[in-house]
Amino acid sequence: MSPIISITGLAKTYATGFQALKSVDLEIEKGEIFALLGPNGAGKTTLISIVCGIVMPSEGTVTVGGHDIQSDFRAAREMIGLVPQELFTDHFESVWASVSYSRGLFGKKRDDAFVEKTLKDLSLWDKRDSKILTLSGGMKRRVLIAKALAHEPRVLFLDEPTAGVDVELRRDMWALVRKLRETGVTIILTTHYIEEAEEMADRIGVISKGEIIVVEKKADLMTKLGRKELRLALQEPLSEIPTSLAGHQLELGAEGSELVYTYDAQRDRTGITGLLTDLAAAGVHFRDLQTKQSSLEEIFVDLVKDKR
Ligand SMILES: Nc1ncnc2c1ncn2[C@@H]1O[C@H](COP(=O)(O)OP(=O)(O)OP(=O)(O)O)[C@@H](O)[C@H]1O
Repeated sequence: MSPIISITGLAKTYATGFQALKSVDLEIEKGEIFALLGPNGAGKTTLISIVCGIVMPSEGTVTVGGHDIQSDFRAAREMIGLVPQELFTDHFESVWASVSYSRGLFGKKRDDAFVEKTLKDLSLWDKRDSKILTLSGGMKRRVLIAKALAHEPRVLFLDEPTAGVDVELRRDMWALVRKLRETGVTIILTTHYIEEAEEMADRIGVISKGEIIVVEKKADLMTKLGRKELRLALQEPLSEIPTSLAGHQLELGAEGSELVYTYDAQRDRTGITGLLTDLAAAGVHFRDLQTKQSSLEEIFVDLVKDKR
Protein backbone atom coordinates (compact mmCIF):
# COMPACT_ATOMS: atom_id res chain seq x y z
CA MET A 1 0.00 0.00 0.00
CA SER A 2 1.23 3.52 -0.72
CA PRO A 3 1.61 5.98 2.14
CA ILE A 4 -0.79 8.90 2.27
CA ILE A 5 1.33 10.70 4.86
CA SER A 6 5.14 10.62 4.93
CA ILE A 7 6.99 12.14 7.84
CA THR A 8 10.77 12.34 7.65
CA GLY A 9 13.23 13.58 10.25
CA LEU A 10 10.57 15.67 11.96
CA ALA A 11 11.74 17.61 15.00
CA LYS A 12 10.18 20.36 17.07
CA THR A 13 11.78 22.56 19.67
CA TYR A 14 9.37 25.08 21.22
CA ALA A 15 10.42 28.66 21.92
CA THR A 16 10.98 27.63 25.54
CA GLY A 17 13.83 25.41 24.32
CA PHE A 18 11.81 22.28 25.05
CA GLN A 19 12.32 19.57 22.45
CA ALA A 20 8.90 18.00 21.99
CA LEU A 21 9.80 15.87 18.93
CA LYS A 22 13.15 14.33 18.04
CA SER A 23 13.60 13.20 14.46
CA VAL A 24 10.36 11.34 13.86
CA ASP A 25 10.00 9.14 10.76
CA LEU A 26 6.57 7.71 10.10
CA GLU A 27 4.45 6.63 7.16
CA ILE A 28 0.69 6.34 7.32
CA GLU A 29 -0.86 4.04 4.78
CA LYS A 30 -3.88 4.95 2.74
CA GLY A 31 -7.10 3.63 4.25
CA GLU A 32 -5.73 2.46 7.58
CA ILE A 33 -6.70 3.26 11.13
CA PHE A 34 -3.52 4.23 12.89
CA ALA A 35 -3.44 4.75 16.64
CA LEU A 36 -0.76 6.90 18.18
CA LEU A 37 -0.29 5.92 21.79
CA GLY A 38 1.82 7.69 24.31
CA PRO A 39 1.88 8.98 27.84
CA ASN A 40 1.06 12.60 28.70
CA GLY A 41 3.45 15.05 27.13
CA ALA A 42 4.95 12.47 24.75
CA GLY A 43 4.41 14.73 21.74
CA LYS A 44 1.21 13.35 20.20
CA THR A 45 -0.57 16.68 19.86
CA THR A 46 2.61 18.37 18.64
CA LEU A 47 2.97 15.76 15.90
CA ILE A 48 -0.66 16.07 14.78
CA SER A 49 -0.52 19.85 14.96
CA ILE A 50 2.51 19.97 12.66
CA VAL A 51 0.87 17.71 10.08
CA CYS A 52 -2.25 19.90 10.24
CA GLY A 53 -0.24 23.09 9.82
CA ILE A 54 -1.01 24.53 13.25
CA VAL A 55 2.53 24.26 14.60
CA MET A 56 5.68 24.94 12.56
CA PRO A 57 8.25 22.15 12.51
CA SER A 58 11.85 22.95 13.46
CA GLU A 59 13.26 20.31 11.12
CA GLY A 60 12.11 17.63 8.73
CA THR A 61 9.47 17.24 6.06
CA VAL A 62 5.87 16.07 5.94
CA THR A 63 3.85 15.30 2.83
CA VAL A 64 0.14 14.58 2.69
CA GLY A 65 -1.03 12.94 -0.52
CA GLY A 66 2.31 13.97 -2.01
CA HIS A 67 1.87 17.65 -1.06
CA ASP A 68 4.50 19.21 1.17
CA ILE A 69 2.82 20.76 4.22
CA GLN A 70 4.97 23.88 3.98
CA SER A 71 5.57 24.59 0.29
CA ASP A 72 2.17 23.26 -0.79
CA PHE A 73 0.19 24.00 2.34
CA ARG A 74 -3.26 24.55 0.91
CA ALA A 75 -3.35 21.33 -1.08
CA ALA A 76 -2.01 19.35 1.89
CA ARG A 77 -4.40 20.95 4.37
CA GLU A 78 -7.40 20.43 2.12
CA MET A 79 -6.88 16.69 2.39
CA ILE A 80 -7.06 16.76 6.19
CA GLY A 81 -9.88 16.92 8.68
CA LEU A 82 -9.01 17.53 12.31
CA VAL A 83 -11.18 16.73 15.30
CA PRO A 84 -9.43 18.61 18.08
CA GLN A 85 -9.49 17.85 21.79
CA GLU A 86 -10.82 21.26 22.61
CA LEU A 87 -14.45 22.14 22.21
CA PHE A 88 -16.09 25.00 20.44
CA THR A 89 -16.10 28.68 19.95
CA ASP A 90 -19.28 28.96 17.87
CA HIS A 91 -21.78 28.17 20.63
CA PHE A 92 -24.49 30.40 19.22
CA GLU A 93 -24.47 28.92 15.73
CA SER A 94 -26.84 26.20 14.65
CA VAL A 95 -25.37 22.79 13.86
CA TRP A 96 -26.18 23.25 10.19
CA ALA A 97 -24.56 26.70 9.96
CA SER A 98 -21.45 25.62 11.82
CA VAL A 99 -20.87 22.56 9.65
CA SER A 100 -21.61 24.42 6.40
CA TYR A 101 -19.22 27.18 7.47
CA SER A 102 -16.43 24.65 8.01
CA ARG A 103 -16.92 23.45 4.44
CA GLY A 104 -16.78 27.02 3.14
CA LEU A 105 -13.51 27.65 4.98
CA PHE A 106 -11.79 25.31 2.59
CA GLY A 107 -13.27 27.02 -0.41
CA LYS A 108 -15.44 24.03 -1.26
CA LYS A 109 -18.57 24.69 -3.26
CA ARG A 110 -21.77 24.71 -1.23
CA ASP A 111 -23.25 21.22 -1.22
CA ASP A 112 -26.34 20.94 0.97
CA ALA A 113 -26.83 17.30 0.05
CA PHE A 114 -23.36 16.45 1.35
CA VAL A 115 -23.86 18.36 4.60
CA GLU A 116 -27.22 16.63 5.02
CA LYS A 117 -25.65 13.21 4.51
CA THR A 118 -22.85 13.98 6.96
CA LEU A 119 -25.33 15.11 9.62
CA LYS A 120 -27.48 12.05 9.03
CA ASP A 121 -24.47 9.70 9.25
CA LEU A 122 -23.60 11.26 12.59
CA SER A 123 -27.20 11.12 13.89
CA LEU A 124 -27.25 14.92 14.00
CA TRP A 125 -29.96 15.55 11.46
CA ASP A 126 -32.66 16.11 14.08
CA LYS A 127 -30.42 18.67 15.74
CA ARG A 128 -29.55 20.61 12.61
CA ASP A 129 -31.34 23.76 13.77
CA SER A 130 -30.26 23.54 17.41
CA LYS A 131 -27.73 26.00 18.73
CA ILE A 132 -24.53 24.23 19.65
CA LEU A 133 -24.61 25.44 23.23
CA THR A 134 -27.86 23.55 23.83
CA LEU A 135 -26.34 20.18 22.87
CA SER A 136 -25.02 17.48 25.20
CA GLY A 137 -21.27 16.84 25.36
CA GLY A 138 -21.64 13.76 23.18
CA MET A 139 -23.60 15.64 20.53
CA LYS A 140 -21.01 18.41 20.54
CA ARG A 141 -18.34 15.87 19.78
CA ARG A 142 -20.37 14.59 16.86
CA VAL A 143 -20.61 18.16 15.59
CA LEU A 144 -16.81 18.45 15.82
CA ILE A 145 -16.52 15.36 13.65
CA ALA A 146 -19.09 16.68 11.17
CA LYS A 147 -17.16 19.95 10.94
CA ALA A 148 -13.92 18.08 10.32
CA LEU A 149 -15.59 16.04 7.58
CA ALA A 150 -17.44 18.93 5.96
CA HIS A 151 -14.83 19.55 3.27
CA GLU A 152 -14.55 15.85 2.36
CA PRO A 153 -11.01 15.23 3.64
CA ARG A 154 -9.15 12.03 2.78
CA VAL A 155 -7.40 11.90 6.14
CA LEU A 156 -9.06 12.40 9.49
CA PHE A 157 -7.14 13.15 12.68
CA LEU A 158 -8.94 12.49 15.92
CA ASP A 159 -7.13 13.84 18.96
CA GLU A 160 -8.33 11.86 21.98
CA PRO A 161 -11.76 11.31 20.43
CA THR A 162 -13.37 9.61 23.38
CA ALA A 163 -11.71 11.30 26.34
CA GLY A 164 -14.37 11.84 28.95
CA VAL A 165 -17.28 10.33 27.01
CA ASP A 166 -19.43 7.55 28.37
CA VAL A 167 -19.10 3.95 27.29
CA GLU A 168 -22.10 4.04 25.02
CA LEU A 169 -20.92 7.08 23.11
CA ARG A 170 -17.44 5.61 22.89
CA ARG A 171 -18.88 2.54 21.17
CA ASP A 172 -20.88 4.74 18.82
CA MET A 173 -17.76 6.70 17.95
CA TRP A 174 -15.86 3.50 17.23
CA ALA A 175 -18.62 2.31 14.92
CA LEU A 176 -18.57 5.65 13.20
CA VAL A 177 -14.82 5.62 12.68
CA ARG A 178 -15.06 2.15 11.15
CA LYS A 179 -17.80 3.34 8.82
CA LEU A 180 -15.63 6.23 7.74
CA ARG A 181 -12.76 3.93 7.02
CA GLU A 182 -15.04 1.90 4.78
CA THR A 183 -15.51 5.01 2.68
CA GLY A 184 -11.74 5.13 2.15
CA VAL A 185 -10.86 7.79 4.74
CA THR A 186 -7.52 7.25 6.47
CA ILE A 187 -7.82 7.71 10.21
CA ILE A 188 -5.19 8.67 12.73
CA LEU A 189 -6.24 8.79 16.33
CA THR A 190 -4.37 9.60 19.48
CA THR A 191 -5.58 7.98 22.59
CA HIS A 192 -4.82 7.31 26.21
CA TYR A 193 -7.26 4.44 26.17
CA ILE A 194 -5.28 1.40 25.27
CA GLU A 195 -8.55 -0.46 24.92
CA GLU A 196 -9.43 1.95 22.14
CA ALA A 197 -6.25 1.21 20.19
CA GLU A 198 -6.72 -2.49 20.80
CA GLU A 199 -10.26 -2.36 19.51
CA MET A 200 -9.83 -0.03 16.57
CA ALA A 201 -6.37 0.20 15.14
CA ASP A 202 -4.83 -1.64 12.21
CA ARG A 203 -1.42 -0.35 13.25
CA ILE A 204 -0.13 1.18 16.41
CA GLY A 205 2.67 3.66 16.93
CA VAL A 206 4.02 4.27 20.39
CA ILE A 207 5.55 7.65 21.09
CA SER A 208 7.52 8.45 24.19
CA LYS A 209 9.49 11.61 24.97
CA GLY A 210 9.24 12.87 21.42
CA GLU A 211 10.41 9.65 19.76
CA ILE A 212 8.46 6.95 17.99
CA ILE A 213 9.69 3.85 19.73
CA VAL A 214 7.58 1.28 17.95
CA VAL A 215 5.33 1.02 14.90
CA GLU A 216 3.71 -2.33 14.28
CA LYS A 217 0.57 -3.95 13.01
CA LYS A 218 -1.55 -4.44 16.08
CA ALA A 219 -1.56 -8.22 15.79
CA ASP A 220 2.23 -8.35 15.30
CA LEU A 221 2.81 -6.05 18.23
CA MET A 222 0.80 -8.30 20.47
CA THR A 223 2.53 -11.49 19.38
CA LYS A 224 6.03 -10.05 19.09
CA LEU A 225 6.18 -8.14 22.30
CA GLY A 226 3.52 -9.92 24.24
CA ARG A 227 4.34 -12.68 26.64
CA LYS A 228 2.19 -15.57 27.58
CA GLU A 229 1.41 -16.90 30.97
CA LEU A 230 0.48 -20.41 31.90
CA ARG A 231 -1.43 -20.56 35.17
CA LEU A 232 -1.64 -23.85 36.97
CA ALA A 233 -4.20 -24.22 39.75
CA LEU A 234 -2.57 -26.60 42.22
CA GLN A 235 -4.24 -29.45 44.04
CA GLU A 236 -2.27 -28.64 47.20
CA PRO A 237 -0.97 -25.14 47.93
CA LEU A 238 2.80 -24.67 48.10
CA SER A 239 4.63 -22.49 50.61
CA GLU A 240 7.56 -22.11 48.22
CA ILE A 241 8.70 -23.23 44.79
CA PRO A 242 10.57 -26.57 45.06
CA THR A 243 14.29 -26.17 44.35
CA SER A 244 14.10 -28.79 41.60
CA LEU A 245 11.92 -26.31 39.66
CA ALA A 246 14.28 -23.36 40.09
CA GLY A 247 15.35 -23.53 36.43
CA HIS A 248 11.87 -22.51 35.24
CA GLN A 249 10.42 -18.97 35.12
CA LEU A 250 7.91 -19.62 37.87
CA GLU A 251 6.11 -17.54 40.43
CA LEU A 252 3.69 -18.51 43.14
CA GLY A 253 0.30 -16.83 43.01
CA ALA A 254 -3.03 -16.87 44.80
CA GLU A 255 -1.42 -17.55 48.20
CA GLY A 256 0.47 -20.58 47.00
CA SER A 257 -2.44 -22.27 45.27
CA GLU A 258 -1.34 -21.23 41.80
CA LEU A 259 1.90 -21.49 39.83
CA VAL A 260 2.44 -18.92 37.10
CA TYR A 261 4.84 -19.75 34.28
CA THR A 262 5.81 -16.95 31.90
CA TYR A 263 7.10 -17.81 28.45
CA ASP A 264 7.68 -16.40 25.01
CA ALA A 265 5.10 -17.87 22.65
CA GLN A 266 7.23 -16.92 19.64
CA ARG A 267 10.04 -19.27 20.56
CA ASP A 268 10.16 -22.77 19.10
CA ARG A 269 10.58 -24.16 22.56
CA THR A 270 8.28 -22.75 25.16
CA GLY A 271 9.64 -25.00 27.87
CA ILE A 272 6.17 -26.21 28.79
CA THR A 273 6.86 -29.89 28.18
CA GLY A 274 9.96 -29.80 30.39
CA LEU A 275 8.07 -27.89 33.06
CA LEU A 276 5.26 -30.44 33.18
CA THR A 277 7.74 -33.32 33.41
CA ASP A 278 9.62 -31.59 36.24
CA LEU A 279 6.38 -30.79 38.06
CA ALA A 280 5.33 -34.44 37.98
CA ALA A 281 8.79 -35.50 39.21
CA ALA A 282 8.56 -32.97 42.07
CA GLY A 283 5.13 -34.36 43.02
CA VAL A 284 3.36 -31.09 42.25
CA HIS A 285 -0.08 -31.83 40.84
CA PHE A 286 -2.50 -29.40 39.32
CA ARG A 287 -6.23 -29.57 38.78
CA ASP A 288 -6.66 -26.93 36.11
CA LEU A 289 -4.64 -24.74 33.79
CA GLN A 290 -5.12 -21.72 31.59
CA THR A 291 -2.98 -19.55 29.35
CA LYS A 292 -3.19 -15.80 28.96
CA GLN A 293 -1.64 -13.48 26.37
CA SER A 294 -0.39 -10.19 27.77
CA SER A 295 -2.66 -7.30 26.95
CA LEU A 296 -1.70 -4.30 24.87
CA GLU A 297 -1.75 -2.34 28.11
CA GLU A 298 0.96 -4.52 29.64
CA ILE A 299 3.03 -4.27 26.45
CA PHE A 300 2.63 -0.50 26.38
CA VAL A 301 3.59 -0.04 30.01
CA ASP A 302 6.71 -2.18 29.45
CA LEU A 303 7.71 -0.25 26.33
CA VAL A 304 7.34 3.15 27.89
CA LYS A 305 8.98 2.04 31.14
CA ASP A 306 12.06 0.80 29.26
CA LYS A 307 12.36 4.21 27.69
CA ARG A 308 12.41 6.12 30.99
N1 LIG B 1 3.54 25.89 22.84
C1 LIG B 1 4.35 25.17 23.62
N2 LIG B 1 5.44 25.74 24.18
C2 LIG B 1 6.28 25.02 24.95
N3 LIG B 1 6.13 23.71 25.24
C3 LIG B 1 5.07 23.09 24.73
C4 LIG B 1 4.13 23.78 23.88
N4 LIG B 1 3.17 22.90 23.50
C5 LIG B 1 3.49 21.72 24.07
N5 LIG B 1 4.64 21.84 24.80
C6 LIG B 1 5.31 20.76 25.54
O1 LIG B 1 5.67 19.73 24.64
C7 LIG B 1 5.47 18.45 25.23
C8 LIG B 1 4.59 17.58 24.34
O2 LIG B 1 3.27 18.13 24.35
P1 LIG B 1 2.10 17.47 23.52
O3 LIG B 1 0.87 18.28 23.78
O4 LIG B 1 2.54 17.29 22.11
O5 LIG B 1 1.99 16.05 24.21
P2 LIG B 1 0.87 14.95 24.13
O6 LIG B 1 1.57 13.67 23.89
O7 LIG B 1 -0.19 15.37 23.17
O8 LIG B 1 0.33 14.97 25.59
P3 LIG B 1 -1.18 14.97 26.17
O9 LIG B 1 -1.64 13.59 25.99
O10 LIG B 1 -0.95 15.36 27.58
O11 LIG B 1 -1.94 15.98 25.35
C9 LIG B 1 4.88 18.68 26.60
O12 LIG B 1 5.92 18.58 27.56
C10 LIG B 1 4.37 20.12 26.54
O13 LIG B 1 4.46 20.73 27.79
